[in-house]
This record gives sequence, structure tokens and C-alpha cells, in this order.
Amino acid sequence: MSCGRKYPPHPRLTRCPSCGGLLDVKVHPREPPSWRIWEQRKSGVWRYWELLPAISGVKPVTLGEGATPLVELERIGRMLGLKRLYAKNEGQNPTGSFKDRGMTVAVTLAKAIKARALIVASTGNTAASVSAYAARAGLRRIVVVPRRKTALGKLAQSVLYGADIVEIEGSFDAALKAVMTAVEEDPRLYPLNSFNPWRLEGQKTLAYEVAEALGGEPPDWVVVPVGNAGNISAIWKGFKELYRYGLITRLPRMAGVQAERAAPLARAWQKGLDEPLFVDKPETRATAIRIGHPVNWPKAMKAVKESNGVFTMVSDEEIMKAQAMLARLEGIAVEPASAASLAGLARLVEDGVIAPDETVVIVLTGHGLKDPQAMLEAGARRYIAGSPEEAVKIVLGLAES
Ligand SMILES: Cc1ncc(COP(=O)(O)O)c(C=O)c1O
Ligand SMILES: N[C@@H](CCOP(=O)(O)O)C(=O)O
Repeated sequence: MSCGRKYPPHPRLTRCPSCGGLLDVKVHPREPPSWRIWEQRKSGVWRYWELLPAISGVKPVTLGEGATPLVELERIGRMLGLKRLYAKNEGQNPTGSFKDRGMTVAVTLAKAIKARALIVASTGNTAASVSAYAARAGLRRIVVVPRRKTALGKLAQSVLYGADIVEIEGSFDAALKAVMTAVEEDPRLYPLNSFNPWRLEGQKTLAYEVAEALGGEPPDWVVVPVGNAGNISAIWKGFKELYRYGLITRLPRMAGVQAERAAPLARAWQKGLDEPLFVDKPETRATAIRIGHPVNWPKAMKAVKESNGVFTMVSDEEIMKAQAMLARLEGIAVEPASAASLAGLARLVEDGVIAPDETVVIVLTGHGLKDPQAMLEAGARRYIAGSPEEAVKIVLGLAES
């Protein structure tokens, strides 16, 4: 992407050998893809195999990822004055986040090339996902995560899936730097962060599912929380491919949402700059997007520009309010980073960027159970009863109120 060089495909190519920049995968299907053929297949990421990298010699390493529900948010939609608001609930993936879409593809490739060990830097979800898929593939997994800043549910997942866990003093950005250096020093390590373009191929299938669920049309807007900026880039790629093959007749606009104190892209956007205003000490309660140097920034900037979209940012307070709204008005539990989508949407509606008659899909990237502490902070109504009699009294009082 940076120097423009092209290479024959190989799973080991995760960054440009010439300039070190990001790579983009171009898939050339033998037959043009069609909704009719896809509909006849089992749902999930691999349903779209002709637009995914061809992998020979191994079966897909899968846990049944993808095919997540597109849920209409009627009550929140009404509150925001939107006629059609949907949530793509990625928390329903096997390890509870969108990362599984990418891991099924990239871990399959890693298995095909007999990688010695898989490695990621992570705020928690990438670590959980790679750990599960590597376990399924019988491969070693090493994860580098920020010490004391990784949500409990995610850390517990990596523990249970049997990863080697390296906890680093510092942010995700420091962890990613360490991973990149380790991979340079020992190329037998296979990196699975989102600079690996093969992983993003799996993530783009979210766009196919959204368009399919909306009857072969995209929404007007797709709102996505942005951290390392891989997902927004992958989703945009997916929509562009559908458009190229005539499966949709127009493209959506992409809105990327960041947390105010970790907003290198949104702050640059606000100032009309083409490059991020990197943040050295990012902070936010939404730990999954606590990232100051997003590796995929060139792709994400391109996605938002090409789609005539926008970046915006929201405070932690708005994020936590949105998290509670999703749970209490729609019954959907998400982790704070995912709630940034809704918080960002509310801002964009208020600012008149998104209009009432537009169809909007917000991407809910990770399950609420990932971060139990954040759930417990959601203004609990808890009552202590010292005896069954007292419990009855409290319950009856509540029923009356
Ligand atoms: C739950 C959740 N939401 C959003 C993001 C941001 O996605 P990306 O890093 O692809 O921008 C992440 C981390 O990647 C995440 O774990
Ligand atoms: N939130 C992410 C951050 C790493 O992003 P990646 O997409 O580059 O792996 C995580 O869960 O670790």
C-alpha cells in the first residue's frame, strides 16, 4: 500500500518486504460470486470461500464463527429519531468478539505453513481469539498484553485456552512493538495482529452478512469503534468487493468512533489532517480501543475518505451510558469499546451528520461478559436482605414501586 509493489500471495507476507508498509490482499475468484449460490450454503465465514484466500492441504480451523445476528434496535432507534437502526452483534462469535472471523482464516493459513508459534499483542480480544483457534489447530500461542489494563474476562479466556501470556508494563502500542521486534528476530513466529492482511480477509465477511441480511443492499451508514483500525478497513473492503461484483448497487458511508483520550484518527480528522495525531499515553475505560498508534491507520483513513464517511470521538461517560442503554433498552450486553459505536452514533445524529431517514448499522464488536468489572459499574440496583423475610419485604416493596 505504501510503495505500491505487488507480490505473489504467500501467508508469510504480512508486511511489505520492501518498505515495511501494509499489504492488501487481492482475491480473484474463478466464478463471479452470487447471493443465490451463497444462500444455498451453510452460514458463517466460510460460506464466502471464493472471496477468501485459497488454502490447500488443510481443513479450515473453525469454531462456527460469523453468521451473527443483525438485530433491529427499535427502542433506541426511536429515542434517536432514526427509522431503521440495526446492531450487528459480534459478541455472538465463539470467543465473544469479531476477531474470530479473521482468526479462522489466518490460523488456517498458519497451520498450512506449519508455523512454529502464533503471536499477538492484544488488549485482550485478539489474545482470546488466537488462543482458542490455535488450540483447535494444535499450535502454540503466545500473547503479549498490557499489565493491569486487560479486562478480566479476556485475560481469563487466554488462561483457559492455554496461551503463554506475557504481561507488559505499558500500553497495547508497546506490546505491538515488542511483538514486531520478536517476529523480526525469529521469523518462525507467525504474527496475527491486524497488520496481517490475511486475517482481515476473514473480517471483511461482516459486510457480506450485513448486505445479505438487508436483502442485498447496504445500509446508508456503518458505525464502527476504532482502535488498531483493522476492522473498519476490512468491513469497507468487504462492501467494495460486493459492489465490484454487482452484488450491491451502492456503497455505505463508514463512521469510525474513537475514545476522546485515545483518538489519533478522530482528532486528525477534526483538524482536516491526512495523518493521525498519535497519542503516546492513550487512556479510556474502553480498554479494547486504548490505542494511540493504530497500525492500520492508512487503510482506515482511506476507508473513511473513500466512503465519504467520518471519524468522531466520544467521552468515557458517553460510552458507559451507551453500554447501559444497549443492555437496559434492548437486552444486549456489550463491552465498553463496542458501546462506543452507539455513543458515536448519538453524536453524529445530534450533529446532523446522520439523518433520521437513513438506515444505520452499528457494529457491536465484543460481548459484555468480557469485562465484568465494567458491567458491575453500570449503576446497580442491589439490595441486601439479612433473612428470607426481609427479602420478601424488599421484593414486595419493589413490586409496589
Ligand atoms: C471489542 C473491540 N472493539 C473494537 C476494537 C477496535 O477494532 P480495531 O482494532 O480493528 O479498530 C477492538 C480491538 O481491536 C475490540 O476488541
Ligand atoms: N482490541 C484489540 C487490539 C489489537 O488489535 P488487532 O486487531 O490488531 O489484533 C485486541 O483485542 O487486542
